[in-house]
Formats: sequence, C-alpha cells, structure tokens
Amino acid sequence: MLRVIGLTVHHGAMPAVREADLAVGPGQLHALVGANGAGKSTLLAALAGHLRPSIGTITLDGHPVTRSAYRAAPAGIALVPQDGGVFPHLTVAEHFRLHRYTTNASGLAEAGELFPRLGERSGLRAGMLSGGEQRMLAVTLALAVRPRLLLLDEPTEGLARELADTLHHHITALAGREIAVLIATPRPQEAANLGAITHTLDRGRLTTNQQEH
Ligand SMILES: Nc1ncnc2c1ncn2[C@@H]1O[C@H](COP(=O)(O)OP(=O)(O)OP(=O)(O)O)[C@@H](O)[C@H]1O
Repeated sequence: MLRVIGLTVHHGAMPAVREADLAVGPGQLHALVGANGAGKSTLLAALAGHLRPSIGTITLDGHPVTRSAYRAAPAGIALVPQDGGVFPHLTVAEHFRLHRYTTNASGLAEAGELFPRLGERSGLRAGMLSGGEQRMLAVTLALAVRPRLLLLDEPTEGLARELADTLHHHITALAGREIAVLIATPRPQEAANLGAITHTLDRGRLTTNQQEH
C-alpha cells in the first residue's frame, strides 16, 4: 500500500530524514521509534504532504503522493500532529459540525463513538479541553474521514495511563477495519505494547527492527 523509497527531507541545509525506505501494508500497525529530534515528526509530515522531500518518492497503491497534501489527503492519508489538530476557539460540537462538510456523516458518527467523553464536553471550546481530550478530538476527526493510513505523532504524550490504554485499544482495533497506522513515539516500550512493526529512527536514519509478520 504505502511505499517510501529513498526519502530525504531537509530543514534548511540540515537533512532531518536521510534516504528512508518504508513499506506499510493495509491494516498494519507500524511504529517509528526515536529520540527527541530523531526526525519522526519530519518523516510523518512528509508522508502527509506537509513537507517537501528533497529526494525520494512516496506512493500509495502505486500512485505518487509525494510533495502534496492535496494528493495525500484524498488518497487516504490522515495526520494527527503532535500539537494541535484542533481549533482552540471552536467547541467540540462545532468541530463535528465543520467536519460534516468534509466527511460522510456515518464516518463521523462511527468515530464519535470512540470517546464518549467528548460527547460530555460538546459545548466546550477545544482550547478549554485537557491535553488528553484534545488528543481524543484530533484522533476522532482524523478517523472521521475514514483514512486508509493514519499517522499519529506521539498520540499518548501527556495522557494518563488509563486514557493511553484506551487509545492503544482503539489503535489496535483499527487493523480490523483495514486502516493502517503509523505511530511515532520516543518510547520503544509503547511500540512493543502495541505489537507494532517497529522502525528505529536515529538522527534521520531509518532501520526496520522487526520483520513483517
Ligand atoms: N521547522 C524546522 N526548522 C528547522 N529545523 C527543524 C524544524 N523542525 C524540526 N527541525 C529539526 O529537525 C530535526 C528533527 O526534528 P523532528 O521534530 O522531526 O524530530 P522528532 O523525532 O519528531 O522529535 P520530538 O520527539 O522531540 O518531537 C531536529 O534536529 C529539529 O531541530
């Protein structure tokens, strides 16, 4: 499904991702593990078309999606960034209303069932939600578009254990719906707990630790 070949991404003169190769199949769960500054967010942003690689290609089912969010998003790649993904001045309900214009109603209803807590907070502005609740909202909105590949940048950062476990449960369940997931985390243990196919990023160099099952 997703194939990345020889991807190099620069920030100015500095290569943050160097000659990365990656393959993700339908419904597979993959983890990018690396220290702070290793290049995880850079790689995810490039996959979502938010950053232009200097060299290399990204294809989804053989179709090039490199260099363009306009291609990556309709092709089914959704990114939940490390920070944000929500509008602080809009309420939870307004986010859902806004997304009705861009998603189909059943996708939104299905995604909305993941975190019932959001229903209890529907009148609150996103900026007033806790960090964990903002993550839940961002993940819900990304899932509402029924992506084929969901990119999650450190989704459990700052979450209480119970909430992180809930999110992990939902992430592993996505495989059953044929949604592939690529999660970035600085914690190898999180990748192991998820049973993810793990890739290590070390100063921009990507290596696959575990062969695909
Ligand atoms: N907008 C930018 N301009 C210049 N350099 C950047 C920019 N964004 C990231 N970098 C640099 O690129 C490298 C990789 O950063 P990136 O955010 O991709 O790492 P990361 O693995 O996601 O880190 P963290 O776990 O801390 O979020 C770092 O050295 C960082 O300083």
